[in-house]
Amino acid sequence: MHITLAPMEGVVDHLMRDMLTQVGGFDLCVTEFVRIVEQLMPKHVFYRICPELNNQGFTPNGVPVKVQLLGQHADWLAENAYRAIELGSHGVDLNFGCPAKTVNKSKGGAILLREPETIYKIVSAVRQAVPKDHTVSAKMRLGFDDTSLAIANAQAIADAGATSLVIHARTKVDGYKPPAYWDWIAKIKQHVNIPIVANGEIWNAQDAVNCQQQSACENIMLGRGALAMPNLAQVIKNTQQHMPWEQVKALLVQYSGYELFGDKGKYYPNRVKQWLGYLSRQYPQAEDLFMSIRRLKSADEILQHIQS
Ligand SMILES: Cc1cc2nc3c(=O)[nH]c(=O)nc-3n(C[C@H](O)[C@H](O)[C@H](O)COP(=O)(O)O)c2cc1C
Repeated sequence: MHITLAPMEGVVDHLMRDMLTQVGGFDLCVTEFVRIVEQLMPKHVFYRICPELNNQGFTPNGVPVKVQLLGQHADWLAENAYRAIELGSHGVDLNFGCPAKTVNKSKGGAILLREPETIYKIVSAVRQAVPKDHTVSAKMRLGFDDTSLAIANAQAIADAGATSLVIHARTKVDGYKPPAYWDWIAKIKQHVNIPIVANGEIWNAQDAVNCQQQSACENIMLGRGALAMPNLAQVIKNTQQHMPWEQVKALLVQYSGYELFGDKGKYYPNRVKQWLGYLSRQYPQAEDLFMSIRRLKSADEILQHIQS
C-alpha cells in the first residue's frame, strides 16, 4: 500500500510535512497549490510553497514531494510545470478539486470539472512540457454540481497522458460533508487505465480497509485524518497504536514555535489553530487547548500557552 499525504492549503506546509513524514508511513507528499495566473511564476514562489526544493525535492527524512499547480490556462500551467520540475519537484500534480469561491470564480479548481475538454487540454499541455521521466498526476472530485461528468473527467485526464489520478470521492457541492462515495471510485476505475488513488473521509484503520474495498484501490491519500491523528499512516500500514497526547503535544510545540512566514507571521497562528481544530476530533485535550488560545493573536503568546 502506498500512502500519500494530501495537499492542504493553510495547514500542510513544509514543517507539517517534515513532522508527519518523520512520524512515518507516508510515501509521497503533495504541496499546497501554487496558483498559476498568466505568467511564469518567479522561482521564490515555488521555494516558498515547497522549501524541500532546496533539498532536491525531499523532506528531511527522504520522502519525495510533488508540487501542485492550480489554474485554467493550459500553456501557463505547462510552463510553470516545467519550472517546478527544473527546480526539483518530483513530478507535478494538477488541482481539479479546490472548492474555494475565489479560486472557482477565476476558473480554477473544481469548476473545471464542468468542462472535461478544458481538463484534457490542460493535462495534455502539462504532459508535453514535463520530461517523460517525471510523473504528471491530477486530483479531482467526483464533479462540481453532481457526478454526471465524473467518468468523462477521469477519462479526459487519463487520455491526456496523466500518470495517475487521485479521486476525492465527493462533488464540490458535497463539500466535506460525510460520507465519501468510495464506490464511485471503483465505478470510475472501470473506465480508465491509469493508477487511481482513493481519497476522502479516512479517519482510522477500519475506514482505510472499507475505502480500499469499496473503491477497489490499494493506494490511498490521507488529509484531515492525518492531522487529527499524526501517526494515522502508521496505524493503517503497521498497526501502530494511536499516538499518545504527550507526543502530539511535543509536535504542537514544534509547529507553534516555528515562524513560518517570517514577517508575514500573521498567517502562522491561524495554522496552529486550524491544526488544533483537526486534533480535537481525536484528542479532547486539543479541544481545551483550542478554546484557550482561540482569541490569541501573536505566535509568542500561543507558543507560551501550548508549552505551559
Ligand atoms: C483546509 C483544506 C485545504 C485543502 N487544500 C487543498 C489543496 O491545496 N489542494 C488540493 O488538491 N486539495 C486540498 N484539499 C483537499 C484535501 O487534499 C483532500 O482531498 C480532502 O480533505 C479529503 O480528504 P480527507 O477526508 O482525507 O481530508 C484541502 C482540504 C482542506 C480541508
